Amino acid sequence: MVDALPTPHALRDAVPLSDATQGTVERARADIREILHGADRRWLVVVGPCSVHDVDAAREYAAQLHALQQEVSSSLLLVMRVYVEKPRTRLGWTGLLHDPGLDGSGRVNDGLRIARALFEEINAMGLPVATEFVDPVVADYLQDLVAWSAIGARTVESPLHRQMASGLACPVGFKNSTSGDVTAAINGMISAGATHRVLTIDDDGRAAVRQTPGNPDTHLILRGGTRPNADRHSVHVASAAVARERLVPRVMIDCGHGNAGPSGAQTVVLEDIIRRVQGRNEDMTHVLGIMLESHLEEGRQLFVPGVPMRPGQSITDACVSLEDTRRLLRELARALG
Ligand SMILES: O=C[C@H](O)[C@H](O)COP(=O)(O)O
Ligand SMILES: C=C(OP(=O)(O)O)C(=O)O
Repeated sequence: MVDALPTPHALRDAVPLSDATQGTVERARADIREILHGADRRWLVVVGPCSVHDVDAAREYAAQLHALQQEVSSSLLLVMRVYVEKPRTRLGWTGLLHDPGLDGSGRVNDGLRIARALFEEINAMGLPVATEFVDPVVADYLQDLVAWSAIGARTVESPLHRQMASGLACPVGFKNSTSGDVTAAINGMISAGATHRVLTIDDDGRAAVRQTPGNPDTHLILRGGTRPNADRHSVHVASAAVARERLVPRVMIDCGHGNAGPSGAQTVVLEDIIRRVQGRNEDMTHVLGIMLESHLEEGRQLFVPGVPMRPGQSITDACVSLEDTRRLLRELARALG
């Protein structure tokens, strides 16, 4: 079975970039670059659901996060995780873009349009959007709406993803691999910094070759692996490794994934980081921000295709509740001063 997709041009015509959104995206990209390169001392906080499965709940979450942004903006730059594609370890739901009906019917045409409209709406509120491009083709449809993007632990060694990152106009975080090794991410950042000739599609959907400019705005994300790597020693080792390569010498700590452990204790990881900031620990000078998986409700629910899911609770990884997110981010902002 082969279904035609709209061209990137046609999708942008159907869901255009508003002036408000363009302003949000450009400001946020510029602010993030300043954070990466040390001109802005705030921390970058990439926070939001592990995955979006309900658009109304994502809108509600965005409105609440936007309100919080006003309070903490002198210490933190909040960028909302609006993850519409999920890379799976084996099998599982691969995200709203691939399956907006949550029933396995796989209406990707609808998913692309829904994702683009949601990205536009959240940006138009004044809240920038972060996402992981799992399929490089998706970037051709959505990247004008994205302030920050991740290359995940499962794709960090992929040449295609590194080449995609070299052509993205936004800053990109590279995660350490699922084993915990940071070498693939560092190699990925070096590769993304160079120009490549990439096979892709053009705005009219034709197969094309694009020469990428190279992306100087990349950074490392510590997400743990076979053991956590949010501790002082790991931060020191990782930041020294990126500095040796003359890459952005500070790192982001992901409070989830391999750092949260099987019980999903992101709050424990973040509380420890807050204590280290309060204690003026030297390792915290090598940190540029955090990632937190957070949703309206705490935890996760088991996804069963075709069965109605609760709107505000994750159907992928366990999330911190919005209430705890507010409390923790306020504490972090106070600690950073
Ligand atoms: O962030 C989400 C998940 O950790 C990632 O998609 C892998 O999920 P899985 O191991 O449940 O497939
Ligand atoms: C899939 C994710 O993370 P990782 O690549 O670290 O597993 C994620 O952040 O959604």
